[in-house]
Amino acid sequence: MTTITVANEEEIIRKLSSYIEKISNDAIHNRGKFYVGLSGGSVVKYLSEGLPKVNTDWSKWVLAFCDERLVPEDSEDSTFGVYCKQMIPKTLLDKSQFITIKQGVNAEEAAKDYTEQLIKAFGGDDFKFDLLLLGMGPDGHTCSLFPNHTLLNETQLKVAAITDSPKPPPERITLTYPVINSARNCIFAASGAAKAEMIKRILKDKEDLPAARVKPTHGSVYWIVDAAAAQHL
Ligand SMILES: O=C(O)[C@H](O)[C@@H](O)[C@H](O)[C@H](O)COP(=O)(O)O
Repeated sequence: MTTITVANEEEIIRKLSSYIEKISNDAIHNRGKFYVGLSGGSVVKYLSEGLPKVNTDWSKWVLAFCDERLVPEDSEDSTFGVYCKQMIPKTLLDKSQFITIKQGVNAEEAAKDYTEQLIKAFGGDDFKFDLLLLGMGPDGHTCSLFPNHTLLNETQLKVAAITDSPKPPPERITLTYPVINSARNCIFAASGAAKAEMIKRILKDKEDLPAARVKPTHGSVYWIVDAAAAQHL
């Protein structure tokens, strides 16, 4: 695990973008494609501001969601919807490169369908994402994996349904730890004093919180934090 502390949010975006450029270009050079998992929250802003300056072959990107809410795509709660509005127009990415959840089905079916879409995209059920871009919530959650939830112990499913998310909306799908911890790289980016206490609990006190369980077996995990978020480290 590598912690990178930078001055402010602008520097987080710069650092994050340089990792994305390097990881995407390595993946494309070595394997022909770049598989990346996206999160909502501030990651959307970081990418909307940072990606336009990234030098990469956009046509080789395959984008999925680390978690997604079961809402219509035009709902303001849809993570894909937010990316469509805020990020995609600033890049050369096309909507067709995104693996999105099936509409009009329940969470269980959406999770099953998402798994099938990923199997197709990866050409098998070995989902080795090149990069997962992760957020961390105020309770230490990441993806839609919340503290003390039974999904923390999921070992069989690759994508799971959740219908009792403590953070609304309640119905979602999420990648599970077997997939998360198979990734080649995971990056958390967090800024601001509001994150400081939770960052300390995870990175210094090593509390067993969902975000702390992101430990890729054969990959790397990076925490890019600004000075305010790192103040208790
Ligand atoms: O699905 C969600 O409800 C959000 O995407 C959520 O999981 C978010 O990623 C974290 O709460 C971190 O949010 P910030 O990055 O905005 O702090």
